[in-house]
Parts: sequence; structure tokens; C-alpha cells
Amino acid sequence: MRSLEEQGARPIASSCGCAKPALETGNLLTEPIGYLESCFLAKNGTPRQPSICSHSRACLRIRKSIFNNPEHSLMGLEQFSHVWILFVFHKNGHLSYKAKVQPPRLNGAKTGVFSTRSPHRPNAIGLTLATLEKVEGGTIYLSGIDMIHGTPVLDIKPYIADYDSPQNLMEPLGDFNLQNNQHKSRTVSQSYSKTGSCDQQQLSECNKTQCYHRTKEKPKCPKDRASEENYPKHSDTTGTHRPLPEHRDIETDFGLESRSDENLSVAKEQLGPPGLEKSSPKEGMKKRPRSMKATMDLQGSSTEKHHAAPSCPARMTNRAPCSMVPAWVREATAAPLQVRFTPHAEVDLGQLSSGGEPDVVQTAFKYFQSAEEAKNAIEAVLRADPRSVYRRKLCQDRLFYFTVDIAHVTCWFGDGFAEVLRIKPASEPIQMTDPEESLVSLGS
Ligand SMILES: C[S@@+](CC[C@H](N)C(=O)[O-])C[C@H]1O[C@@H](n2cnc3c(N)ncnc32)[C@H](O)[C@@H]1O
Repeated sequence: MRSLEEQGARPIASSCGCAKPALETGNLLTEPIGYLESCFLAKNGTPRQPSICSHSRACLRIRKSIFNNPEHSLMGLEQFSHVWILFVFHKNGHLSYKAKVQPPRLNGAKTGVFSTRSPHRPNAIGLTLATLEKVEGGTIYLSGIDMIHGTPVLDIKPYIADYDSPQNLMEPLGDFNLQNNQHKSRTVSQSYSKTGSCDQQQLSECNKTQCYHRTKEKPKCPKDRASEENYPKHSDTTGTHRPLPEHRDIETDFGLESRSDENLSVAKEQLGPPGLEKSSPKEGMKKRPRSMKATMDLQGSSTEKHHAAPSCPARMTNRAPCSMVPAWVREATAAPLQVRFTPHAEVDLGQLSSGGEPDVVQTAFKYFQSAEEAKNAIEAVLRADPRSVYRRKLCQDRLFYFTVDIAHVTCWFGDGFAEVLRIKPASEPIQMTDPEESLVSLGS
């Protein structure tokens, strides 16, 4: 069969002499359905995957230029607990055509861009599985996000475990070896790590039964201040939310984080993951094994060790796992850092959350519902060590800054810990990039 490329996937003249529409050639001219309002102001300090910080919050209002009645487009979405968000990495500067990338946490190791979740890719499209907190009119409220403020969003799709989880395949397909065109069946012990063996199924079952309950509380969003008194605050977001899907193993960034509340395996800092190339010539050329099978064989028992799924209910543990994540993805993940706040920072946080007014109970945060939630978010971000490889290696003693909600956080990193030194009000007002609308009335 001729490939599309051979056939010429470029504008083709039709019988009338017109060029084929761009859609047919895949040259899609996108128009954002909205611009995200996120608690993360800039890339610095933004989690590498949504699973890192379940306390993070954002909202998205569908633009009227897309639909006259944006609320119609969201009809029915409120029945889902999670949504896929497709977005543009608009702050990359330019599109990237590098076939290999050096994701963070791999200490210079390179791998193919399509085996990673790197933002630097030919089409600069990101994919995030977010928790859907609430749908209100033409606006959705999200938590557990890894996108910065102003991110152009291209699409929203409901997360449907039955479709989106390979766990739901009863019979794994055989291993189709493209190189020699052999189709061979593989057994679980041969080819599948135990990653996520039951998690997706769990989520799917949870959604159907008692686990699925929606908070009645209204998540906060900027410009939502006028109406917020009507809504009680979360005492503890983790406690009141529906359970986050444990299945995010498959989403684990190859910029590479695991859930912040998981026990993480210690990174093999010096060696880097097997199967990856080191960029340093000194390290010699460590070529990737040719096939996935080879990679899995290489990992051997360590795959088993790192990918056991202790959270599976007993009835699930015998199921054949149907998703596979190479062991090197997890082995590259560094141990979580201890996070502490100086007394000064604690005071700062208290002052910030009350807007500097000692007797004010109302929090001044735009996204977070309490100082506790803000603190949890800061902790989660730092626990996963948000520094770039460069910073971690060469600027160890430098202060690290990031802004989350209205908090400008100053911290430093030591051996196995991060310490928050100061938390000041963010000086820069948050600007929106949507040329069409200001978000003044968002959420009201
Ligand atoms: C590793 S990417 C993963 C994103 C998504 N979950 C995915 O897998 O496609 C997440 C990082 O992208 C960066 N980022 C988030 N929003 C961005 C934007 N709008 N433009 C450029 N970079 C962004 C942040 O530094 C964040 O830590």
C-alpha cells in the first residue's frame, strides 16, 4: 500500500482545478476555543505533568467567536470526572524539529521526541488529563493541570476509561514487529510491565459507583470574586475531590514525574536510564535497543520491581496488564524532595491569604480556596523538583523563584530538600492573551 506521503499529502488540484481544502491535507489552521486561566503564571515552577499537583487550578471559557452559545458546546460534559485538554505550547518561542530531545531528569540523555512528553515538538501540541471540577455556562473549571496562564486551548474531550484505557482490551494484540514484519503474540511476562495494570479499570468502576461524587463547592477562578461568598470553601481539596485517576502512570511525563504522593524510586543519576543515548561524547554511544522487546528484556526484574501495582484491589490483581511503560521512564524519576517553609514564609503565606488584613477571613487568592490549599500546591510543585537539569547541576546555590496564583515564591534547594524562604504578592498583574475578550466576567 502506498503511504500517504508517497501519494503526496499536500494540496492537490481537484477536477475543478481548485486546491484541496487544507483539512484534507492535514494543514489545519487552528483557532483556540479559549485561553486558559491558570494558577501557574509562567513555565518556571509549572508541574511537568498534571498528576504532580492535584491542587492546581484553572478555568477555561469557551470563546464566543467559536460558538454563539458556548454553553451549548459543554452540554453533557459535567457528567464526566476528567477531561483531555489539547493545547498549544505557545511559550516555546518556535516550533521544534529536533528528532531527539533531552528531557529533564535524564541528565543529558537523549531520546526520540515521540517517546516523550516534551513540549518541544513539531506541532507544539500538549495533551493534559485534567480533573473537571465544574461546568458553569460556557466555562469549565479544572484542577490538576500543568499548563500556564494564557495557554491557547484547541479542544476538550471527555476522558472515557472504556475508550482511553488499554486496560479495557480483554485480549492484548500480538506484537507487530514492523522491522521484520512478523506478527507474534506475546505473553504478559514477556512484554508487559505491571504499570497501571488495574488503575484505569478502577477509575472506570469508581465512576460508575459510589466513588464518583461531585463536589458541590464552586472552584474559584479569577474575576469570580463577586460571587464567591456563596460558596463554602474546601477544607481539604484532596479529601473532598473525587479520587484522581491512579492510571496516570501512562501519562508520566518523560519529563518525568510520578504522582507526588507515590513512593518514587530513586533515579540512577549517573548512569541514566538504560536504552537512552547519552549526549556527552565521553559517555560513549549507548544505543537504544532496536525493538521494544529488547528494551523490556533489558530491564528484566527491575521492571517488575518498579512497576508493581500495590494499590490494586484484590479482584484486579490477576488481570493481565494491558499498558506498558518502559522501566527507564520510571527509573529516571528522582526521589521526591522534602519541602519545608521557614517561619518567615509561613507568616508571609498567612498575610498573603488574608490580603494583608489581619481580621479578614476571606482568602485573597484568585484560584486557591485557602492558604492551606496554596501551601499544598507549593509543596507539590517543589517536591517534584521543578528545576531544569541545567539549574540542578550548575546553579545549585541559586535561589529559585516561581509564581503560583498571587504568590511569588522564593526558595532554595539543598541535598534532598527544598526550602521556601519568602512568599510575596506577585507584582505582575495577570494579562490575558485572548484578543477577543477580557475575562472580567468569568465565572459570574
Ligand atoms: C512536559 S509538558 C507536558 C504537558 C502535557 N501534559 C503533555 O504531556 O503534553 C509540561 C510543561 O510544559 C510547560 N508549559 C505549560 N504550558 C505551556 C505553554 N502554554 N507554552 C509553553 N510551555 C508550557 C511547563 O513548563 C510545564 O512544566
